Order: sequence, then structure tokens, then C-alpha cells
Amino acid sequence: MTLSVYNTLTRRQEPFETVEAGKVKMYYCGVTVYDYCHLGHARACIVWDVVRRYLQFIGYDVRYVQNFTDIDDKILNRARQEQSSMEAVAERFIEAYFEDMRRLGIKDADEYPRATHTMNGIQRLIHELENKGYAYPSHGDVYYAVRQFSEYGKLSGRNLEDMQAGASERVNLEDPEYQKKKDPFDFALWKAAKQGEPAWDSPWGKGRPGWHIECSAMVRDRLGDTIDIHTGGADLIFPHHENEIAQSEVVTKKPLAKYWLHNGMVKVDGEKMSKSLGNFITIRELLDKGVHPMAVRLFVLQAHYRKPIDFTDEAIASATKGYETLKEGLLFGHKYGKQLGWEIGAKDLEPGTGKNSISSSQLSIANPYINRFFEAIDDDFNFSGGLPVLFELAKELQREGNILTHEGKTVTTADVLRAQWQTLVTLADVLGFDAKVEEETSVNESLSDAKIEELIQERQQARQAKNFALSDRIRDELQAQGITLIDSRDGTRWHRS
Ligand SMILES: Nc1ncnc2c1ncn2[C@@H]1O[C@H](COP(=O)(O)OP(=O)(O)OP(=O)(O)O)[C@@H](O)[C@H]1O
Ligand SMILES: [Zn+2]
Repeated sequence: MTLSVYNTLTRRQEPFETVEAGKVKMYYCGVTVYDYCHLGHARACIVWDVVRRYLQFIGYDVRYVQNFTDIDDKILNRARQEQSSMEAVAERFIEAYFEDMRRLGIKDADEYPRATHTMNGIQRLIHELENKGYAYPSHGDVYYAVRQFSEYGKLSGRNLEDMQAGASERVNLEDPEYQKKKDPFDFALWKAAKQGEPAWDSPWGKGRPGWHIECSAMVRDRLGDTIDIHTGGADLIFPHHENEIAQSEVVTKKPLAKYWLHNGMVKVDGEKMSKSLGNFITIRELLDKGVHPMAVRLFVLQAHYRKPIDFTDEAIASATKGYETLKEGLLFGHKYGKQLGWEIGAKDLEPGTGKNSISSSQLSIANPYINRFFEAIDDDFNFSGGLPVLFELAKELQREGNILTHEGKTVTTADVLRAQWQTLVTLADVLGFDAKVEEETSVNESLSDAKIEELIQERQQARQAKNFALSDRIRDELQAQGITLIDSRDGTRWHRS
């Protein structure tokens, strides 16, 4: 079977064929940085992280770009509340983004463009839209004229006439914002500067870009006219992605993306978890409470990526239990490899980096598992369908581990067990699951929170006394025990890995 994916644009599952053979250009609409990331963002980032890992695993050279929206009314509001600046708020939450996502084992994207760094590309696009008659200036703003683009609505399946009929009662024609537009569905490409807000010079006067145009500009600047996969949450299909298409395609005369993929929402009591609704749990709250990052990953991957999932304590508890089984399997080689007489170097114990990490003879033993895994995932990235393969292997290894402990021998041969274990480690790595040996340390043996705080104090004093050798040693010793320190202007935070 070969990979096929559900394309929001065509509403069909289609064979996956890239623009350029062997290469995938992929763009994800990332976060607006005015608060800590929540579990909904974790879901989106985990899903696209795993899509990227899988594409790499099956041999594609993937270029993955993810943006940060660092100009927005919500960022400005936060800056006002904190008597700080838009830049400072954005910087702080970008830093926090990296900290949280790395804790979840999400690999860094190849590039992280920001709206504020893309001002030339944004203005160039608006200028071209204006020249082609798709944009018009009004009172210092510039708007996109949706009626000009005959294909408007093709992604979301919406039709301007129906939308107009539905909205007519809600549109307040007295509203000055509406009065600036020729059509109520026209959207801002550029907004005139308001008193006290950050602004950039432009041919239309001082101002700042609208949200949709930044993604069109970033895709074009970083990846070109047509990319293979454009992703984001399903909440972005309309209007954000519809507007991106409208902006980009009339300028380039080419499709913006071959495949439009959207992840389902994390919901709380049936409603989207979102920063604006305030019904969210941040990634750091969840992890600091002791939920294992890999349990969060399992929680996310247990559902098909397009379906909504409900966040409940029970669901997280059940994922935590599930991860315990997976972890047992992943640590099998570390625990029993020697006893089974495997000749293993440190490299064998590393998580797999692709098909090549399993030799061809091992691959043939492991084939049924690998084939089933591929078959599931090739069907529209059905990661949840690939998980039973991992659990079957993990349970089998767990069972053999118990027999070995109690009877001193295993039922299956050491070679087969080794192939099964390496298959598990390799396939688990494709989904981003990784178990660390130090996780074997029981809670009793590990450092208490109080002891960690004490060592951090000691390190602080060492730094003040400029005894960097000592402060580095304390940090390294903590790291060796799975405690990561993060220094920032507000002091030192820590977390267990
Ligand atoms: N609850 C959620 N479940 C899954 N994905 C989400 C969820 N919330 C946001 N996303 C996705 O995360 C990315 C960043 O979203 P964004 O920064 O707009 O977050 P948000 O919480 O929706 O914010 P706001 O409430 O201010 O709109 C987008 O791709 C979005 O679709
Ligand atoms: Zn976007």
C-alpha cells in the first residue's frame, strides 16, 4: 500500500504525490504568542511532528516550516495589561513554546518565521494584489475584495451568497469597520496604525499587517509558490486558510498547496479548548502535575488526527497507564539484553533513526509487524491504527521479561526477541515515543523536590561567587538524574524529563 491522505480541499482521500519527487514542503500555522500553549496546541504540534517523522521514515526529504504570529490585538492587550511591549510578550511566549514542546519530544521545525520578520514579503504581496485589482485601500487600511476571486469558498465549501444571507441580520451597517469595506466579507490585508501601537511604514501609510496575509507571505518566502502539505487545526479552515488561498493563488496563479490537512480539536465539555475562551490547561500545568510527556503523546495519538478529542482526567489517566506498558517494552533491551546474551553496543540501544536501523534479516523476522504498521498509517496517517502493533510487541516483550525473571529463560529465542525489541523501538520512534533508562529509577530513589530546590540554591550561590565549575557540575549532576534546569530572567525553573 502507498500513502494516501484526506485532502480538505477535494474532500477526498487521495494518493500522496509530491510536487518534486522525494521532497515534501510542509507548512503549519502556528501559535499566536500571547499565552502559554495548551493541550490543543500540543495536539496539533504532536500530530504534525509525527506526520513529518513518518514522511521522513518512508524516505522523503521534508522541509517543515512553522510560523509564530507575533503581531495581534491579543498580544497588544496582554502587553497593555502587563505594561510591557508587544515584542517582550511575544518573546516570552516563544521561549515558553520551545520549552513546552521540547518537553513533549517535538522536534524543532526547520524554520520559524515570524510576522514581524516578514514585512517586505507581506507588503510585496499586498502590492501585487492591489495591482491585479484584488485589493483596495480604504481610510489607511487595505482590504481584499472577496467578490473578485471566483473560487472564494472552495476550501471550506462555503458560498458567499449563503454566507451573506446568514450574516445579514448580524451585520451592523453602522459599524465604522464595516463602512470601510465594499463587501462585509472583505478582510483586512493591512490595518492603519492606531495611537500607541507598533506600526511599520508602507505605501498605504503607517500600519500593520492583517493575520491572513502573513502566512501567504511566509509560505511564499520560505517554501515557494506551491507547497505539498499545508496544515493547521480545523478551526482555521475558514476564514484563515480560505483567505490564504485567495491571497496567494491570484498572485501566483498556482495552487498554494496540493494537500490541505487539518487536525481535529481538543475539546472540553464539547467546546474547543482555546486561549480566548479560557477553558484550557497549559502543557506546563499538565506536565508539572506529573503527567508524563509520553502519556500526553499517547492521549493525542490514540484518536484519528482528524477527529475531535475530549480532554478529561480519566482519558489522561488511561493514557498514562498505556504508556507504562509501552515503556516496559521499550526498556526491555536495557533490562534484559545482557542476560539474553545480546551483543549490544551503545548504538543499538539508541532509538531507531529509520528503516536502516534494523538489519535486513531482522526486518524479515519483524516484517508482519512493520507491514501492519505501514498499512495503518499509509491510510490517511492513521496513527491510532498503528498503535496496536506497538502494544502487541510491548506486551509480548513484557511477558517474556516476566518469564525470564521467574524461570531464568524465555519462550521465544533471544534473536527473535531482539528483532522484536528493535522493531518496537524503531516504530515507537516514528511516533515520537522514547523511553529513557533513568525512568527505571523508582520514585523513592529519585531526588525529592526539596532536595532539587536546595541544589538549585547552592548552584545560585556558586554562580554569584563566580564559581562556574561548581555551578556547572550541579547542573550536570541534576541532568544526569533526569532533572532539567531552565534559567531565565525570573530565576531558575526545573522539570523532570
Ligand atoms: N483546542 C485545539 N485543538 C487542536 N488544535 C488547536 C486547538 N486550539 C488551537 N489549535 C491549533 O493550534 C494552532 C495555533 O492556534 P492559536 O494560537 O490560534 O490558538 P487558540 O487557542 O485557538 O487561540 P485563540 O483562542 O486566541 O484563537 C492552530 O493551528 C490551531 O488550529
Ligand atoms: Zn496561517
